[in-house]
Amino acid sequence: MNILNVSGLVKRYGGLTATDHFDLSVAPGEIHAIIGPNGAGKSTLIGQISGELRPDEGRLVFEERDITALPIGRRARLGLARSYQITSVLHEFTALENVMVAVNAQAGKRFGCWQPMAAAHAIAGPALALLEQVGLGERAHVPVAEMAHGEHRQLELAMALASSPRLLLLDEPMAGMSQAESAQMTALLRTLKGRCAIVLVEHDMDAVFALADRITVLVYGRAIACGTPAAIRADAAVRSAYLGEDEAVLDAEGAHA
Ligand SMILES: Nc1ncnc2c1ncn2[C@@H]1O[C@H](COP(=O)(O)OP(=O)(O)OP(=O)(O)O)[C@@H](O)[C@H]1O
Repeated sequence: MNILNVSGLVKRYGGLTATDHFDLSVAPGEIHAIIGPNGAGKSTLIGQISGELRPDEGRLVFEERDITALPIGRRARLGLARSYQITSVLHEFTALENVMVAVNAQAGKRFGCWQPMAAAHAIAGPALALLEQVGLGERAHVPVAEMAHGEHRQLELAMALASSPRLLLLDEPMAGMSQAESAQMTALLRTLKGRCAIVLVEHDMDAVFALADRITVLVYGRAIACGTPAAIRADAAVRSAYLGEDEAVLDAEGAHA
């Protein structure tokens, strides 16, 4: 059974079809990367899976439940989470405090405002464990404003993991990272492999080819290929789609992994 099935998805912006009869299946625990040239419709697609955007046509089924009409919060509660953007993080607060807010959002039903101390104790432990998991255990008490860009992305991941998602949507987690930070994030995402399924939109081909079980290639809103990294790298239609942009990305070092 797939954890996610997307069928016949269409999203139009006026005369532009940004998602064009798109199908996707994601197996439990799979890392499924979505790649494609600039403007191919990757963010539009992630937005529709997370619930930020409503499709014009098509159907989204998560764990056999039709979620097409469900708002973002309901999807998140079902176990489908999108990584937070650091812009929604409280910069003057520490990493730990931010993750505590995310953990508290999950524990909201269990801890009422009439027992704030009990709630704080109960959420600090899980929040610290999440920070340790993403490699920020030593940085727990550092204000977010003082952290490096790569650490912000690690923090976003810890906050997304607070809901124990079974499907995590990551939109360009390596964006703006140095090569070293990107390699660190790749190693971190590898530790999540099998624990939850991941739909990964990413331009960093080293990361994509090192992590993905399957890759779907999007061009003008349509999936032109879907397969293992080796199959995608050898696919003639994929190579020609990247011609003129940066075909060399398909031959990146990590693409041989
Ligand atoms: N709100 C919008 N209104 C109109 N057109 C839009 C809107 N959002 C995106 N588009 C257009 O839809 C197409 C797909 O955009 P999208 O951002 O989803 O692509 P992308 O693959 O994520 O691009 P990139 O790799 O550059 O981030 C583009 O042509 C874009 O200009």
